[in-house]
Amino acid sequence: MSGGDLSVVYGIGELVVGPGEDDSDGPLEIREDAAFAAVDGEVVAVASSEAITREYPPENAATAIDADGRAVVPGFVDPHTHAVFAGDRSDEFAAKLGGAEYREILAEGGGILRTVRAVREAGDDRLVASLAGHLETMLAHGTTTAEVKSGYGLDTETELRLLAAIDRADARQPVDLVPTFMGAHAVPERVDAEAYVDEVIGEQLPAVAEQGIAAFCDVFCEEGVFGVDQSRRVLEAGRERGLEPKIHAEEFTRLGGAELAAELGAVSADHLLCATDEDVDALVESGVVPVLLPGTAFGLGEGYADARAFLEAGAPVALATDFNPNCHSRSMEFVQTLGAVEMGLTPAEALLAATRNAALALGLEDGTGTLREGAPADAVVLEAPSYVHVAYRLDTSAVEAVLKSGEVVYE
Ligand SMILES: N=CN[C@@H](CCC(=O)O)C(=O)O
Ligand SMILES: [Zn+2]
Repeated sequence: MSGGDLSVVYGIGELVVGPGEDDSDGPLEIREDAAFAAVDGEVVAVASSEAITREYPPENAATAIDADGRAVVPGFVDPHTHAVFAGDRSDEFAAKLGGAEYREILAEGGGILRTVRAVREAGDDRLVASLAGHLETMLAHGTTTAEVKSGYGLDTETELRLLAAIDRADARQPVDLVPTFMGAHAVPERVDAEAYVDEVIGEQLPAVAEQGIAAFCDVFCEEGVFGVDQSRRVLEAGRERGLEPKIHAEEFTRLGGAELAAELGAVSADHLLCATDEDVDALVESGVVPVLLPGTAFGLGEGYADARAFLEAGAPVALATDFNPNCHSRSMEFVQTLGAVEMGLTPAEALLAATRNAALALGLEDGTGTLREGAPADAVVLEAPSYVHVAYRLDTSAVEAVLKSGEVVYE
C-alpha cells in the first residue's frame, strides 16, 4: 500500500466503473461484489471486494465505507449551468404555462435581461452565497463537478464579478467548478447586437483572459439574439485568448450554430432541439460533444432533442441540467430520469451521458466521470442495489453519500 490518505469503498453490490470497454459490456462497465481504493484523492485500484480489502485494509484508511451491497457510480458531471444569478423569475414560469413565449419575454426586457438587472443590484457576497447554496443541492443529487457560466452581467465589470463569484464558490465547497465566459448571452438594451459583439470582443474578452478566470467561451446563437457570423466572431476571438468554444445552438430555431460548432471544432454544442440529420453528422465528424438539456425542454413544454439520432451516429451524448432561472433544476438525477423516460435513453446510456460523456463536454481528460485507476475518486453511493435507481426514482433522490477526491462530502 502506498503512502498518503487512503480511502476504501468495499462491499459494493454493483460498481459502475465507466464506459463499456467492448461491445459485450454495453454502454457501461459494471463489476459486482467490487471495491476501489484511492490514495490522495485518486483511484489506485479497482477489484473484487476481497482483493481490495486484503491489499488496502479498511482499518488503515482515513475514509472507509462498507457499501453493504449497494451500488456505487462515478460522481455526476453537470456540463452546462447558469447557476450564478440573482432575483426570481417564477412569475415567468407561470406566464409561460399560460402561453407566453420565452423569446417574447426576452424581447420585452424580461428573461435573461431581468436577471441581469437583479445581478447588477446584488452584492458579491450574495452572489457567492446563492451559488454555494445551489451547489449544495447539486451535490446532494450526486454532482461532483459542474460547469458554471457567466452571462448575467453583459458588461465588463459585471461579467468579471460573476466569474470571480464562481471562483470564490469553487474554493469554499466540494463541487469542482469549470468556469465559462458567456458575455454573449443576450444583447443588452443599451446597444445593438453588432456593437455589443464588438464590446464583448474588444473589452470583455481581454479582461477575462487577463484574469485567467474562464476555461471556455460560450454564445447564445439564436434568432433575435446572436447570428451565426456574430457567434463565429465571438468564439474565434475567445479561442485566440485561450478560451475554447462552446455554443448554445439550434434551441428554438435551426440557425446554423451546430454547423458553426463543427466548423470551429467546438468542445460542445448544447441544446440542439432543432438539429437536423446533417447537423448530427457534422457534429459527430468533427468530434463536438452534443450536450442535451431535457429539463429545459420539459419546463418549456417543447419537444426534446433527438438523443437517439446522436447515439446512432456514434456521438458521446452528454446530459446537463442547464440550471438557470428559466429551468429551475439542479438535479442530474432528474435529468437522467427525463433522458430515460422522455428521450428514449436506457438508464445505462443516461448514466454514461451524466458522467464520462459529460466530462468530455468539459474537455476533462483525467478520467473524471469514471472510477478507473488514475481517475479522481469522485463517487456516489446509492441507497439502492442498482445504478438503474438513479433514473428509475421519480420522487426522492437515490443518493446516500457522495465522495469527492476520496472524502465523504455528503451523507
Ligand atoms: N438559452 C439561453 N440561455 C439559457 C437560459 C438563460 C435564462 O433564461 O436565464 C439556457 O441555456 O437555457
Ligand atoms: Zn444555457
